[in-house]
Amino acid sequence: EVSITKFPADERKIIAKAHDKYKKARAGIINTRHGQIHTPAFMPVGTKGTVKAMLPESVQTTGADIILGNTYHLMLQPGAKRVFKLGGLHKFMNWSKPLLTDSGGFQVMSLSKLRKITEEGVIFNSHIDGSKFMLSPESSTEIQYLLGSTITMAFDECTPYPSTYEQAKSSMELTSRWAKRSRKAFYSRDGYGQFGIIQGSIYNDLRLKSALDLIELDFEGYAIGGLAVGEGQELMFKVLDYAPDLLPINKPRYLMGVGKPADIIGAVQRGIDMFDCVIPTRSGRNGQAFTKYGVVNIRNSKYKEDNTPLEEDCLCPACKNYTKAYLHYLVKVKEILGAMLMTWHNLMYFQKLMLRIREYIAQGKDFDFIS
Ligand SMILES: O=c1[nH]cnc2cc3nc(NCCN4CCOCC4)[nH]c3cc12
Ligand SMILES: [Zn+2]
Repeated sequence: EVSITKFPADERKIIAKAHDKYKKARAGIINTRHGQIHTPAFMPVGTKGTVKAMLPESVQTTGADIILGNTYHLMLQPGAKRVFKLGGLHKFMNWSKPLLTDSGGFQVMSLSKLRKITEEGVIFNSHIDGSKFMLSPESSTEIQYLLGSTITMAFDECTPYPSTYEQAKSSMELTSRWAKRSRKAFYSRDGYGQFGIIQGSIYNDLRLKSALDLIELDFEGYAIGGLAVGEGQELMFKVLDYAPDLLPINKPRYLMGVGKPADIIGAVQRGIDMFDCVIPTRSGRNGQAFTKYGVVNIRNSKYKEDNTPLEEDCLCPACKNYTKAYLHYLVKVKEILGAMLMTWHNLMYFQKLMLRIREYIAQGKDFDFIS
């Protein structure tokens, strides 16, 4: 159940603003020290300093302007100080365009064994060798600085779904205190930025309070956290019907962890500019190809003698030079080339989707049916 809280009249108009489709969609450019990001943008996930099964130059040919790196993995191995000594993550992984690193908080909660959340931060044991670590607003911000990331994420607590109003309130308040400490620890430089992450679960007054707390800290951009955590698309869109409007209209809005093409389209229509999701890479390695005909499960035996490409007009190597029969075979026998080609195609598909969305917005056209 979504608790609707009465707002003072003037704030009500923000929340209640009629949700006319497309009016909130916007296309733009984020200028950074490492180049431009055309929005709406999709960020391929490069968890351990690599977009799995892809060369960075291949990621670049798909049209990606920016990729995401996970702080949690990199701080455990090879270690942020070592990456810094080796010239930073851009040099280490040979990616010269923008890099966004997450704060590590979300992954600590999903990956590490034994952890303890205190006001100070999160104490946890590495899932690799059990050694003890602490992530805090200060240490997370410093680690992201050592990695050399273009866009640093504030250290937040992702409020689980479902949460009671009280749970969501205290979690959001912790995130606000941590955001303040993250902002203070950030070493601001031209062309680099730090994004705050708003919480508040499905409660609109908590979302508003979270936004007000973070706007005070004047971040270069804002993420909407606490979504894509099991609430489902309908409830996610219900929050997105108003939450982006609480954020500064002239700053990037990033929806973390989203998502499938239909999720991305619906979120862009509600004013979101940036996305990241493991779906195109992870499902590619698992034999799922996104195509204009829908998702193709290449392992299905109906493809074993299918001599046609995944998509006849796709320019990716998988479609240009290979058949579904070959991809079916490679994935079945777990050949590395299968993971490479399926990943390449899916990343190309997601970037083509973003390109078409940007074009439709620029032409003022509706883009409901794309997917
Ligand atoms: O509040 C958040 N704070 C910081 N990081 C996040 C990352 C997040 N990632 C998701 N969803 C990821 C959903 N994936 C879908 C595909 O399969 C893997 C999980 N939701 C997220 C919320 C947060
Ligand atoms: Zn293709």
